[in-house]
Amino acid sequence: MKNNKNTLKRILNLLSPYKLRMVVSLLLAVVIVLTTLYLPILTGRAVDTIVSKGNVDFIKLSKIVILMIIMMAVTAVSQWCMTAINNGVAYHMVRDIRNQAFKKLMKLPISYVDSNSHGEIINKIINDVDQFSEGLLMGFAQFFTGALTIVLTIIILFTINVYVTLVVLLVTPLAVLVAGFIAKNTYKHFKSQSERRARMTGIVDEMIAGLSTVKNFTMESRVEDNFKESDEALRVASQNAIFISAIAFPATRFVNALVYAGVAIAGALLSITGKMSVGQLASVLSYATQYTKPFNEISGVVTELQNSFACAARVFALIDEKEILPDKDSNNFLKDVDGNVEISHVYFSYDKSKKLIEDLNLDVKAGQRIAIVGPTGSGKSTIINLLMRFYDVDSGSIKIEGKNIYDVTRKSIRENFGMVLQETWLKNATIRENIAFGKPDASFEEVEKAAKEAYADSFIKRLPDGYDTVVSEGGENLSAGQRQLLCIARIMLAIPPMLILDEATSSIDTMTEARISKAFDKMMVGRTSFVVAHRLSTIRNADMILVLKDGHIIEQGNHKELMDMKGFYYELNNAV
Ligand SMILES: Nc1ncnc2c1ncn2[C@@H]1O[C@H](COP(=O)(O)OP(=O)(O)OP(=O)(O)O)[C@@H](O)[C@H]1O
Repeated sequence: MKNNKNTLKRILNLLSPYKLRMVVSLLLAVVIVLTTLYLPILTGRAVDTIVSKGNVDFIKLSKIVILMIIMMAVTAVSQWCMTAINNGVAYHMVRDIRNQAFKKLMKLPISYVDSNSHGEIINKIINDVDQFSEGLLMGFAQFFTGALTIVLTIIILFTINVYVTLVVLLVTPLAVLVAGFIAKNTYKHFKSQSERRARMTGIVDEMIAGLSTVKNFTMESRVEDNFKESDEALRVASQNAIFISAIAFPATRFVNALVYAGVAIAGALLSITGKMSVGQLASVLSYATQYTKPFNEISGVVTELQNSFACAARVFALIDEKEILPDKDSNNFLKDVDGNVEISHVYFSYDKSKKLIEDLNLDVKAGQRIAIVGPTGSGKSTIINLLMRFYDVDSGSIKIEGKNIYDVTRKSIRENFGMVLQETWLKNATIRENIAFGKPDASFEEVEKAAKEAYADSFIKRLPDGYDTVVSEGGENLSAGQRQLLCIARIMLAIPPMLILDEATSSIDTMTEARISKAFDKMMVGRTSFVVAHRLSTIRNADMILVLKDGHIIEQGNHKELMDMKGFYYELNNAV
């Protein structure tokens, strides 16, 4: 309940820039309700002009009919304007909230993206935002007009006849009870439906991303089972939600019939005793139908609104996620970096109950080449995550050029590192734009020079559109090796003083691999480099090799020293 209130408060905040439009929309809703409710009065008056055969006041009747047509036209135009305004506000709101959510994504720690399904995050930003705004405005408009119709109908009925009004009021508690029951139950079920739908998006997204792996392991049937399970869960949730909506229909129809019958009988009795004209009877019967309409629609309205609230709550939860802590001092930059790095007594683990890096110490001099080797899961990538401040250490310090990396801005740390990982990231843009990603104002000559240095120029030139070739989303129209060469060219252009390289282990042909190797070597000259190394040549030429096991540096030295030690490294080498 408290959460609902909070969500409502935030929705109102979101709507506040569009206050004026909302007021106009509400005024139009009032016009619609008034003109609609005026029609039965006019109908009654029209009926009363027809007294008996040969006794019809045609002049009065035609005036009333013209007025009725005007009222209908006003209703239609107002309805159109209201829908246009509401849709306009909805689109603006979608834009605003999506911007907020996307902006937030940039400020979230990497751990959030690492530990949440990408599909679910996408679902929040795309589907939930749409459903939220659409449902909210449609539901709100209907709710408002419905409530107004109920109140005004009672008032009008009261002016026509007190007894008929009393009949309607007597049945109202039952109508409220039914509506209340539906409202209470729908939220729960629609929330669960929305969550399960998001989970399913997550599964589909994961499946598409890992399709080749799934096929490689012939895991299709297991993945399918997983999907079926989630599909079934969604079916159950949807069915529960629909079940409640389905109860609503017969229940509200029953209330309608009661109101109608009550008004008809009371009206007929009053009419034969002369306390009500035939025209008035026609009016009150029409009002009996109008009155129950909002109760009939309640299930739809509540569903819209509750679903919209559920979606809003999920989007707000993303927007409220804890951001990375701001930089300690946003004016303290890491500058004039030669590449001296000192790691002292660093402790870190992702899951605080599972120890990983413990008492890590390292002293790297400018220009040194550090190879990080070790079995999978030993913490190689973790060291890189800590150096780049993607994750913060639990204790200990990392200093670059004597400056603690926690005292300077993250941006200035990252600007000093060039990173080429196995999992290359290219954007859906031209090759030229991709290379110039870190230096958008680079001239074509600079881009070409960087590509030549990265040994990427020759393959780029062979592409049909050369440097203007558009890289597809995820870079699928390029080979893994070509993608990595582009990433190297990107770093060549930015020339940072330190490098982080993750050598590719697979899916690269020998020619390209040789090119990458040469490009890596060229890049590393004079730059402090941390290489998650898989190639023996890189490891042998390293100034220092860190042998990691279970988050600890178990051996450290150059190739010769480590071989002489005849320890874990020696065994690793012999195993190759
Ligand atoms: N984002 C994360 N959240 C939680 N645990 C993680 C995360 N990333 C890695 N781990 C865990 O931390 C440990 C070290 O992982 P890390 O990725 O540093 O190993 P690695 O040596 O780079 O392995 P590989 O050679 O397979 O890439 C592993 O047990 C891994 O499961």
